[in-house]
Amino acid sequence: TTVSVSATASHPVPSTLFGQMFEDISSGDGGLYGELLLNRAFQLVTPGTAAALANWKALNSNIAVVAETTPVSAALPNALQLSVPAGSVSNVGFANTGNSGIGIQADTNYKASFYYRFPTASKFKGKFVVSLQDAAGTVLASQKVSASGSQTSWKQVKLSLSTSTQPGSINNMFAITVEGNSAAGETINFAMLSLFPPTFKNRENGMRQDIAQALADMKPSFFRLPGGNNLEGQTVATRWQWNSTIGPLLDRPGRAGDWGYTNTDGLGLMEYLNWCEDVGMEAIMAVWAGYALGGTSLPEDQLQPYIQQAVDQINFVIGDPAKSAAAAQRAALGHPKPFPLTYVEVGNEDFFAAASYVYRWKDFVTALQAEFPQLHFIATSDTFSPILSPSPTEYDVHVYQTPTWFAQNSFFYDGFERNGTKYFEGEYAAISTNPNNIFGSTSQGRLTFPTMQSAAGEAAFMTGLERNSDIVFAASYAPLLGHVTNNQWTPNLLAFDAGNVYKSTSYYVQKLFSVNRGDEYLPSTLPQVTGNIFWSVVRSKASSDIIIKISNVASTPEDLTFILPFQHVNGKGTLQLLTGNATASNTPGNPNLFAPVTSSIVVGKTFNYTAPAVSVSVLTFKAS
Ligand SMILES: [NH3+][C@H]1C[C@H](O)[C@@H](O)[C@@H]1CO
Repeated sequence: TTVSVSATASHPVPSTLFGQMFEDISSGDGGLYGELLLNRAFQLVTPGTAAALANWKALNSNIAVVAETTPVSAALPNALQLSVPAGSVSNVGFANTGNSGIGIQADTNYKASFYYRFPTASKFKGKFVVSLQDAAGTVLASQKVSASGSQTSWKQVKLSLSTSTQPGSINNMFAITVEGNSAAGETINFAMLSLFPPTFKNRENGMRQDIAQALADMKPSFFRLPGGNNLEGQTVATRWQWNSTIGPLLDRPGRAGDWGYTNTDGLGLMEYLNWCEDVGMEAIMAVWAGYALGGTSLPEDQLQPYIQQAVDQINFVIGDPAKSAAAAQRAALGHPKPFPLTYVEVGNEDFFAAASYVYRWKDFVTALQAEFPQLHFIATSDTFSPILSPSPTEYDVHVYQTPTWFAQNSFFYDGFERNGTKYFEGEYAAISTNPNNIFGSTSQGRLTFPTMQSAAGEAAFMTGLERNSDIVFAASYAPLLGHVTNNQWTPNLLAFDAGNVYKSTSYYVQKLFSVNRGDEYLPSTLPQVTGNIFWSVVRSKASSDIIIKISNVASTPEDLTFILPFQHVNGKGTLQLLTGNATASNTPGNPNLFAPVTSSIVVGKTFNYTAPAVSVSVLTFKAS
């Protein structure tokens, strides 16, 4: 195959082209959000039930979740009640086992905090032992703190737990105990317990460092939040509400997320925005738009309060503290300056409720555009169907398909009319090898982890996104992140457990495209639409780098001859190559089976390159 490259760019590659889509789908609590305890505040649980004690276990004691008579806060009505049996002599108490474990590193300071009170005054004088323990009960770190039975009002304890050794596994736990003899017969209530590791950029209430770093390494330009399904709520009442996710953790009630578990909302709007700032990306923020996943569309005459809530949400991000109460809250939380914001997505996948979207879109966007004329509003129904007014300037397009579909649809946008409308390929991933049952189970072809084949298919599709980046302004794989086993969806770009993050073939492809994105597109000989070899050529003007991305989805190598138009071509190029067994994956058992290999290659005004079977290649060299 011969590829002739033009020296004249057809269009700039938008700086927003590559980014990340995020929602809490076994990815926020217990994942990216730094809190290491699960069910830390007994939010939305039913007191007295075993389920209320999820992630907690008694240590030689009786524990139960109770509805507090004097709750630690209005938002957190429940507490864990420790009853020390009479005659106790050993250490008694309780422990939290995290998200199938707690990853503990050596020589690290963990911040523990909790509230306690004695519901009935007693003469107890003793000490709580707060500790990190491994699976065998070996103490990894511990601190003692004095406690008195006269403490009948809530008192917060904050302390640092410093480790010295690395435990042998992630099966560690956070424990609070009292010496049995001194506490026999005592009843003590605990609330809002928390354990944080050091966080990304040391942000208070911030992100877990290893996952955060893996995400930051992709150099994403945007972060779509807070969903996805998890924006919507199964009911109107359980939708995501920005104002319930900001301020002191004691004031955040949490909500029934859309993926079957309670969201603490400790990862709230301010944490999201600080995270975007720390990584250098801009939020693509969604506002709830009147449809709940259980099927409710609000009638048009009931939209106003929700439109106002969206106005306030946007003002929290970009408003003037002197003019908007919501913006004043942002300032009070330490960020008087507005955050950058260009795009607001109106709802999520409203093709599920297209009929009502016609008026929901109209009423939300008419009001929001009046308030924020500088913003772009992204529609989430099918493109131009139904016809919406005002006519959307951007649409969010989602596709989950097979690796073959992606390889055969890299020209998906080539045929789109250039009428000013821009597209956000907001969710895409090859998730199954079964074209007749894309969303089925693993036994029906669903992928647990991305494979080399799925990543190569996505890469082929992404060469098309680059070629069409005159109308595709942003693209993100979804879902971004998921626990290896406690998850609601596979595959995910990154998988993690309590102590590790696992980078997939697709993660490396997303990173290769994002880190080597260039800023203008150089037209070249078009690949065959239904061929097996796909490429895109971009230039980084500042560095004079030419970057050629190639995906070969065939099980045989493909010879390419590149004919370049440049006067000067620096013969020493760099190759970053990701290749291997088509149906294999990086897995927790074999996390580094795949990784890009960097080597030098010889290029020239005309040069040959053989793309290995099932491979993604990035060739970089200087030319002018
Ligand atoms: N069904 C997908 C579409 C929705 O927007 C996401 O929440 C889901 C997982 O990425």
